[in-house]
Amino acid sequence: MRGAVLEIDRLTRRFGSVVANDQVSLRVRPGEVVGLLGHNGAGKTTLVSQVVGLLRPGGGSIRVAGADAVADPAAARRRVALQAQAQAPLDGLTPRTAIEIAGRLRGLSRAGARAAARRLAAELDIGEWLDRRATPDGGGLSGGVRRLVAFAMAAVAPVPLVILDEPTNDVDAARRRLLWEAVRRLGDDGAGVLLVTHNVVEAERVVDELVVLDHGRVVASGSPAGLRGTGDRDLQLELALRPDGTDPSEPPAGPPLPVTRRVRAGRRVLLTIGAADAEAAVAWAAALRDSGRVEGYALTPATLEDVYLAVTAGAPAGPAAAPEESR
Ligand SMILES: Nc1ncnc2c1ncn2[C@@H]1O[C@H](COP(=O)(O)OP(=O)(O)OP(=O)(O)O)[C@@H](O)[C@H]1O
Repeated sequence: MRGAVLEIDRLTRRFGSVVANDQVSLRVRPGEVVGLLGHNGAGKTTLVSQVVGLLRPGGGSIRVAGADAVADPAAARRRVALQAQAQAPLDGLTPRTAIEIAGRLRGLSRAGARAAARRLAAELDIGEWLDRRATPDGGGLSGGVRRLVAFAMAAVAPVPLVILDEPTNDVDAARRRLLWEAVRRLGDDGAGVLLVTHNVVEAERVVDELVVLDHGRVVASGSPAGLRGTGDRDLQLELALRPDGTDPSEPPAGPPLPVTRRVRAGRRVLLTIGAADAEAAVAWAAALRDSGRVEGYALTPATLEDVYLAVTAGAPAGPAAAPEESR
């Protein structure tokens, strides 16, 4: 196996009494997209800030493509391209200029940077704004376009490690899809990618591995299939509860079929079931809806959302785990 481009071991960082990162360990290998998931305040940005040398760890180690990021943050920084969570400062620049400058700073020739900017603009479908100037009052370019330009600036030249902190914020649904494809392409081209996101359902389609942080600690990690712990043919039955929150899937009445996992998130209940029980599940859910006991239902392929909600709500993601509420 090739060496990891990011190796984090027992990373710990406190802010006063808050332990923002608590003995976090993770690896990103070349060609791999690793999703870092967690609720607001879970410690994701704190971890990224330490990798790029903006914060000093309290303990533990970080290596970026062989460089010790704690002892020599500048060397580590040269091996990383970061799309930060905060919007990139583009004021006075056009997307074309901003992407080309980022490419030149990363060692591309003038012609190479120009070609890369054109290619990324086509890949992300932002060509119509390529020569529009961003103004300091936030005008000229929308928040979503600014976010896509920031991604292009991080993706413009080959680099061992790319870190993307919430790259899909503000981006419309069609371009979000293009962005996810571009993230996957970065990995397929050989970069290691650390993808920080809240969006577990969309991220699970492009990531090879996921690491879930909860209050600074790693509470789950592994491949999407491994974390789901379910067969490829498993399904997810979602019930939309009525405003009074009465949940007809609660034991002992529950559904008349085996349920691998049951998670409640606000007025939604997610039930993981086997494909063989699809017909019985639809009949049961349709009867609930027709009698007004739920507002609606949907049957889809199983996703990681229920696992994520279960582990971050402090309950084991096991059979019929039923944490009361997501945050
Ligand atoms: N500079 C700071 N000073 C004090 N506390 C901080 C500082 N930066 C982060 N924290 C605290 O550390 C914890 C982790 O914050 P962090 O920003 O890393 O979370 P996050 O997972 O990136 O959240 P979000 O998804 O909202 O961006 C939070 O409790 C936060 O309040």
